[in-house]
Amino acid sequence: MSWIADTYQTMNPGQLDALGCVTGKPLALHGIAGRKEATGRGVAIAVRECVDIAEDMKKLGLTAGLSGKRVIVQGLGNVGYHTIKYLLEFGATIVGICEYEGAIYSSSGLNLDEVFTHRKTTGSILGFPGAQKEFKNSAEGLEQDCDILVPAALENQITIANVANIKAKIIAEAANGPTTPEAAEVLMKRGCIIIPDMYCNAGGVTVSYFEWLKNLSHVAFGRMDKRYEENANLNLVNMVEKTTGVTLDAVQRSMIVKGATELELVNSGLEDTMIRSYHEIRDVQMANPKIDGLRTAAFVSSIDKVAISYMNMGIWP
Ligand SMILES: NC(=O)C1=CN([C@@H]2O[C@H](COP(=O)(O)OP(=O)(O)OC[C@H]3O[C@@H](n4cnc5c(N)ncnc54)[C@H](O)[C@@H]3O)[C@@H](O)[C@H]2O)C=CC1
Ligand SMILES: O=C(O)CCC(=O)C(=O)O
Repeated sequence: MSWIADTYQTMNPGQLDALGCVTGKPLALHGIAGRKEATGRGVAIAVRECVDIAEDMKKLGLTAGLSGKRVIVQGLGNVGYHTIKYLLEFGATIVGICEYEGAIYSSSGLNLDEVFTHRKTTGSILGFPGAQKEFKNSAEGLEQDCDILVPAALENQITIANVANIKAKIIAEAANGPTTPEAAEVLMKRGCIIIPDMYCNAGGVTVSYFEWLKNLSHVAFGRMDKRYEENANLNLVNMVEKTTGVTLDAVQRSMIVKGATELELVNSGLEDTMIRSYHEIRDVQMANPKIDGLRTAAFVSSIDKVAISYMNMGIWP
């Protein structure tokens, strides 16, 4: 992406906002902290929001919360790897991982770093010592027992040909277009929840938007206020210590005083976007019985925003 920005700048000399012409640039060349992991982090937050709603989980015969939920992820690339990383942090159990050369499964859970290292050293996910089962035909991995399936590799992975064998009750579309419309219909008739790609994998484009904002404002997030925030927090801590006679240790003090870094601000903006949007979309679905799922709800929610903005502006001429 940096050569695109460089070429654009060269062809448009003197244009102040030229760096905003493309996003996904390396951090050293006006990119943004947190972009690499943003899509996977966003997917994990989307799944967490979905499973935290007890009413929806009850309909699926599941309890609320990610803790102990069994997840299969297809694709150990950028999106798949980071989705697994954050789902594990949130308490889920990764029971299956599918790559193009095959799939592995363990009902007691797979260790991400061990799988990643095994694949890096042997060139294949197969033969991983921690797996209870393995499949040379990777597609079989999608059909194993789990609560949540995260296709994070390619389009058209859940189709009319394999949908009958899919056991997951929640499909989180990390890849673009992983479920065909016919398969989605079958899943929804079965009562499954599909977290649609246009929302589920939008963490990446959200942080790309933050990169664009950074490029237009010509200053990194946190640059102007980090020290100010730290000094203000320090004054407050000193005052509280003086008033109460309680002295904080160095770790407590630095945790309270520390101002936000660019990465923390990016992650905060990403998390807020993913959480807010999930509930916005779900609210639209709940408000209209004709809306059959979150994908249609996401379309309705977006089209409503365009319509409301047109109505507020008035149509001219
Ligand atoms: N990287 C991003 O920020 C975003 C990516 N996406 C979508 O997410 C998906 C994955 O993207 P990335 O992780 O960036 O790509 P990537 O190239 O880093 O990872 C894809 C992984 O899928 C594996 N794969 C290929 N064929 C497979 C098969 N038949 N079965 C199982 N695994 C297979 C590849 O070996 C690779 O490890 C794509 O659909 C992409 O459009 C969507 C939004 C943002
Ligand atoms: O980085 C972006 O702006 C969008 C990335 C994305 O949505 C994708 O790779 O499909």
